[in-house]
Amino acid sequence: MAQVLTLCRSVLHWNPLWVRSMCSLEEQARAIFAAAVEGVQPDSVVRRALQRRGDELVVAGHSFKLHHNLHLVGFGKAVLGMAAEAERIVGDHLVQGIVSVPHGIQETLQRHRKLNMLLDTSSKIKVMEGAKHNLPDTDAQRSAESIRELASSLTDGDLLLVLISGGGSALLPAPVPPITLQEKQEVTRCLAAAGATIQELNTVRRALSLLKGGGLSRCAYPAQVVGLILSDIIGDPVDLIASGPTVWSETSLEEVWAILYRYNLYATLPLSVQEVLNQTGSQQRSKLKDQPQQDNILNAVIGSNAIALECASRKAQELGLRPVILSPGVCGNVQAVAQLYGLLSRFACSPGKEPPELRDQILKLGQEVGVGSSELCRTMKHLEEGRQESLHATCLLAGGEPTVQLLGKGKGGRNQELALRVGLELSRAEERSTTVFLSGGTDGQDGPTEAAGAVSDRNIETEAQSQGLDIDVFLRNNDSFTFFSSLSKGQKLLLPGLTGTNVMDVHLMILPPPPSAV
Ligand SMILES: Nc1ncnc2c1ncn2[C@@H]1O[C@H](COP(=O)(O)OP(=O)(O)OP(=O)(O)O)[C@@H](O)[C@H]1O
Ligand SMILES: O=C(O)[C@H](O)CO
Repeated sequence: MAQVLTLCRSVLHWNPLWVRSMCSLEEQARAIFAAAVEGVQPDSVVRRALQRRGDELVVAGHSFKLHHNLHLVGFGKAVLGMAAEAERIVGDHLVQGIVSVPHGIQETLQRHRKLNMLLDTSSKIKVMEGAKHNLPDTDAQRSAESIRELASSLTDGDLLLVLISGGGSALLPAPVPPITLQEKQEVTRCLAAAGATIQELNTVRRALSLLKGGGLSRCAYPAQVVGLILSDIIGDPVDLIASGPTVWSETSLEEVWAILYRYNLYATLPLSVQEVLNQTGSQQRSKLKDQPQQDNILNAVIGSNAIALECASRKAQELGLRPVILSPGVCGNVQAVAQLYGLLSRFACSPGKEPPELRDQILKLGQEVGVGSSELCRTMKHLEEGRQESLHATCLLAGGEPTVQLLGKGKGGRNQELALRVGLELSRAEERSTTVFLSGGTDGQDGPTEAAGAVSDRNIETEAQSQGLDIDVFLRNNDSFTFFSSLSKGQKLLLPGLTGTNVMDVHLMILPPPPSAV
């Protein structure tokens, strides 16, 4: 596969049409996914965000004077690579740094030979590992305490660079006393198990933490704070990504209580949590209101799903496809998302005019999965134009984070389940399309599996049947990884390994023109 792609790349310069005929649609889909991930690698996003002009650092159009006054902290799954690149750019002015990163990440990155994501042996940045299984633990609490001490020691004229990525909430636990780590962990665990969204979860986390909800930048005051954020939440809400430690947010206690009521946690809430919410919380908030809030803070989203989709789009164009970005905000049930992609493929593959009811069905389903009518109308227009094209296939790109309702006990992930469901939609459609679909997690890990996702097309059902695999049985048991591992010896699995970044999932569908147009 790698050899085929290298060959494709080497001939790309002089004959894209020839390349298209040499690379299968599946190979193109895999290459486009790889480009999406490459575009949001921690080092490349930091390189794009930090410009160095002599002793000046420019971030998002703002300029900061460097005079050996730079301090760095970070927390999240991707911040080790971000820190390594930041140190390469501004290391000569760096005084000290601490990053809180997942347990075992250094060893894993070493094993995967991702050396550019590791710090130099002479680094001024201390790496602290913790939060096993993405849960806050005493190691992560120690890291949070060290980060708090560093931030609190800063003075006017200092500059604090804060690197933030997904997983940051668990890596920066600092419960407001008298809440203990165990109590806070339990509240978070119960909320997550009851199906609370990440927005709800982090709204509660912010109210129970000394550092979240702008707490870290308050500790650093009066130093200048610059937050560089790699987003893993739909819509890139800076106050919620890693629970917004650099984003002043006035927590609404009513909202927090409403969430706790909604998930029936009110009755079992530890006394300490009630105390913080009832008294300490409001006292703290009125005290903090007196402090200058935002003048010394700059937050910039430097990597996101939308950026990954743009990189994918450029790659698709390079490969001679017609890219169209549907949306970076696909959410909702994976079943509805699969139906939407099935309908969009039907739309693209209808020779001549599409069936009259199809547009309405697409618009209705779009609402269920977070895709607006204007995004869908724009996409359908593009697909309609694609129907007249005889040479170029269309590449539809989308991203986000759909959900799976876990009813079975199998092994799988939302990307593999989505790929399987879309394959089934294509298999069972009347139109005999040659559409290829791919879904992958940009972090390289889909649920608790070794795969990032999978690729599918309309042949999946007949192939499965010929190999004695019943797709419906696997789906009922949420067993998509076992299915794809068994199907054709795992050839349809997407196995990039740990990527070191995370901007949610990327979906892509390559739609060749309908037969009548060719
Ligand atoms: N057997 C399964 N089949 C389908 N989906 C599953 C299965 N087991 C877990 N999942 C889904 O996998 C997701 C958790 O996986 P993962 O660790 O990749 O989450 P994530 O949201 O990407 O985490 P992060 O944002 O920290 O990277 C959940 O949405 C869960 O419903
Ligand atoms: O750390 C977190 O809170 C999640 O990854 C969302 O950003």
